[in-house]
Amino acid sequence: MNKIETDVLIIGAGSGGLSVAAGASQMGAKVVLLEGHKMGGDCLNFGCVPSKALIATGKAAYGQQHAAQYGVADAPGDVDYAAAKDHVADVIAQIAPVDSQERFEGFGVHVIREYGRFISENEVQAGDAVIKARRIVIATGSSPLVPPIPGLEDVPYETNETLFDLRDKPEHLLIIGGGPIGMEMAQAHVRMGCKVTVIEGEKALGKDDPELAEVVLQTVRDEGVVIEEDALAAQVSGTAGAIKVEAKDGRVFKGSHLLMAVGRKSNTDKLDLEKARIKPSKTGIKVDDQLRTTNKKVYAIGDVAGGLQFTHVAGYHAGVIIRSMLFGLPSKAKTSHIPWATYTDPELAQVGLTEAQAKKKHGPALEVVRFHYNHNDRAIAERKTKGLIKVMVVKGRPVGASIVGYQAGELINLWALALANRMKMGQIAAMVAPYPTIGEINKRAAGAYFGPRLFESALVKRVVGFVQRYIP
Ligand SMILES: Cc1cc2nc3c(=O)[nH]c(=O)nc-3n(C[C@H](O)[C@H](O)[C@H](O)COP(=O)(O)OP(=O)(O)OC[C@H]3O[C@@H](n4cnc5c(N)ncnc54)[C@H](O)[C@@H]3O)c2cc1C
Ligand SMILES: NC(=O)c1ccc[n+]([C@@H]2O[C@H](COP(=O)([O-])OP(=O)(O)OC[C@H]3O[C@@H](n4cnc5c(N)ncnc54)[C@H](O)[C@@H]3O)[C@@H](O)[C@H]2O)c1
Repeated sequence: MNKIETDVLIIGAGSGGLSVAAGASQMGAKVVLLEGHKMGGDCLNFGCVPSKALIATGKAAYGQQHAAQYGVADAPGDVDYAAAKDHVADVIAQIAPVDSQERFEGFGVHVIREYGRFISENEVQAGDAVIKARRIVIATGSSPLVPPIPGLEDVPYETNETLFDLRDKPEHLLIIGGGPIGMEMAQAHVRMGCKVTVIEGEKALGKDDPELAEVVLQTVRDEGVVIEEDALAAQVSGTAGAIKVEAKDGRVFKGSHLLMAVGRKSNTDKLDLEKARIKPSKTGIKVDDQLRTTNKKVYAIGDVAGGLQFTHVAGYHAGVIIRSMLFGLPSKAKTSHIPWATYTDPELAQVGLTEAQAKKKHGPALEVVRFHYNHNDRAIAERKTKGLIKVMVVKGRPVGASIVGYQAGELINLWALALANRMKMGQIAAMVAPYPTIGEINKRAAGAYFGPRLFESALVKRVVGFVQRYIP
């Protein structure tokens, strides 16, 4: 038995664990990092990176097929599915060194490639090592949720952990779940020449503003994806190449392949949490607002904490706990300023309150300003005029922003900054944006807030009239 003592032990080398390891080790703490599977976790290997690479393939194919609008001949945009997967693997390989064992060992981190499990309140066993730590961080992420739908256990299906390795192009991909994974993969696959049917139990992209989500759903439908809503998958049958999904209301869908995209399950099974007096929650591990578990020397961050499940949230959590673990300073995790984006085309992005949430919270104090992409000159030049921004404003400050359209995921950054710093609409309006940029949409949204105050105000008109008449 190899006994190790350390300041910080991190379980899981994904987005959250690696951020803590990099920060803590470079600030002088002794750090041990455990990883049972692949360095980089879900985001690099089975999540953000491969999905965005595959979306890029779909975009390239779509671009060829829709080039004539720019005066360039259309082309078939035929996709070699296996070659697209080579592209995905190459993108992962290019980013992998940043998350590699070698890089972290270079920071002085002791990396152990084993799964860890608690054996006491401050000790974890990993292979033949027992690590005793002053503070422990659980950053074990999540896995695809596979619900007990009758028949599913006898049918071959893909998840985000297998899809990016599939090399034979699905003729007809059935996707159960119309959340971000389902919709991003649906559009990527229809653009790569597959037939696609999305089988969604409630409302597709149901966590976003429905008016804006509808712009995405209509576009994806126009591209050929069949999206069936209120279609809770209740029975699955068939064999490889011939799969049948039956919805609760009797609708039947047939396809060659099946992708399960119905949400996530926190990775706690291997941890023996009870040995460390750590309580689970409904969605993961129970944490307080400082991300401490019921054992105050143990933190849980990222997907396993069961809140918003995004890479940037795991990174943000890392910053929050580094402050408290290394410097003993109070540090709380908030969610009101966390943005997210779904990388369909058009993209869909959100930060803070949606219109419905803001109405509920602020009632008549809420003002909603809107600006449409078709008034933005750069969007017109690029032929990307579909979309709009809505900004929810209370007493001159934005409390939420929702954007659907070209580069919405980039545009939301400014509103994430505004919400994180409680900025006023006047500060956004004061920004000079270069012309012609898509980013001008943000400034125009702020302009839409001040427009009526300036152009429809009797007082402003009186003041201007007075100055023109009486001041030389
Ligand atoms: C298809 C898909 C697309 C996505 N796209 C985006 C996106 O575009 N943008 C975005 O922000 N987010 C996206 N996400 C979400 C993002 O991947 C996760 O939120 C993020 O990876 C969570 O980071 P984490 O550190 O909590 O967990 P992970 O990155 O999953 O890391 C957890 C690590 O812990 C290891 N582990 C588990 N148990 C143990 C144990 N007992 N001992 C040792 N090691 C263990 C695992 O092997 C894993 O490597 C996507 C997810 C999916 C599935
Ligand atoms: N762009 C991004 O940032 C991005 C992309 C992909 C994934 N992610 C992360 O991964 C998480 C998981 O994504 P997801 O799309 O798997 O989950 P999700 O929970 O967001 O969506 C799952 C969908 O499946 C539906 N569903 C559940 N059971 C069903 C059934 N039996 N039949 C039919 N439909 C059913 C739900 O109603 C829901 O709409 C996201 O919440 C997000 O945090 C982020």
